[in-house]
Amino acid sequence: MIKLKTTIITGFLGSGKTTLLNRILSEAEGTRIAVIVNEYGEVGIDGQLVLETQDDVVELNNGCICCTVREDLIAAIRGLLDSGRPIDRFIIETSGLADPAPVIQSFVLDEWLASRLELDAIVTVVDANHITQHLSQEEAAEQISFADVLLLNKTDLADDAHLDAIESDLRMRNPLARIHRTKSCDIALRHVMNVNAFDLKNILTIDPQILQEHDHEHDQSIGCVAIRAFDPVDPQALNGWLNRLVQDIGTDLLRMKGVLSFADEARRYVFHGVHMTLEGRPGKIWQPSERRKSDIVFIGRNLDETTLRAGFEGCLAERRALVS
Ligand SMILES: Nc1nc2c(ncn2[C@@H]2O[C@H](COP(=O)(O)OP(=O)(O)OP(=O)(O)O)[C@@H](O)[C@H]2O)c(=O)[nH]1
Repeated sequence: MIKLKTTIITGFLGSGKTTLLNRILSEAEGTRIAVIVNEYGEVGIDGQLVLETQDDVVELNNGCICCTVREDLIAAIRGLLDSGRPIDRFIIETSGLADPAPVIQSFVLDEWLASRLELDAIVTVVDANHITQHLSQEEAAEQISFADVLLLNKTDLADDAHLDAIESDLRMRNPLARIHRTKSCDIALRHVMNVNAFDLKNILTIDPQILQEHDHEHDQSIGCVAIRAFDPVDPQALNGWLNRLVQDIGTDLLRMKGVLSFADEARRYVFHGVHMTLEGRPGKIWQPSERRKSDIVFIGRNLDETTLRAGFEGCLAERRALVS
């Protein structure tokens, strides 16, 4: 049986994994790619941000792919293969807090999986602007150690001297990976697809225990708050609130993202926050058959859910109208 190649895209929160995935999907014409997106948080935002060109996108939102959803991952792959739709290869985007080791383990130890899929490469996206902060998290360091390909991304946000310093550090942490510098993950497909770079021998050199089951622990102070609303959001109120939030708790706020419904707007509004950086743009058009909704997710340390919910509620257009 021919095994389908699988690329694992990993990298810390907000480094550019979905940006890379969308680039691959838009450029890999003629290749039927099944995508599995794992997100840390119960509201699937990444699934909404993946390009619509794909038929087969499965979201795993119940936890981190390295812990609770490992069985779900295998079930998702089974489901896709059993669907009867033609599939040429797989791409798995892990959550930004995933340790890739247990996922690699599944590919080696699960007989059914190993007989059908083979790992092509682990591609790790590194945020040049924030990697120094991220490296205090064990997961970020592991993601770099296990990479076959490292994309040193967001080169527009760091100067050459800083990029050189980061690259030397990456090289020390992972002497074997190929390193490419990118802006918005602008990389030729041949560097990230069909590179045949995964080699268990290398992985065992990095972590001789990798094939043994071991509990994986996350930093318990990092949590996730996901909020959904069906009332439209007031853009000005949202803008003010997000900017205040970044000022107040920016250092603890690792990531925020949202797909929002603004009153009287034909398109969704997509926004991303990575630490103190905020960015927004129009997204896909709302279809008449769709129920408009807004999803927003915060990932960070010691988040206060009640305050975040109250803050977001204050940005809903109708509630503001009632209050004022
Ligand atoms: N300035 C700059 N921004 C970038 C670059 N690459 C990606 N971004 C932005 O960084 C933010 C996060 O990008 P994503 O692709 O969603 O990152 P991610 O790793 O999928 O995020 P999570 O899945 O939440 O961990 C978005 O606002 C992107 O537009 C880059 O090279 N330069």
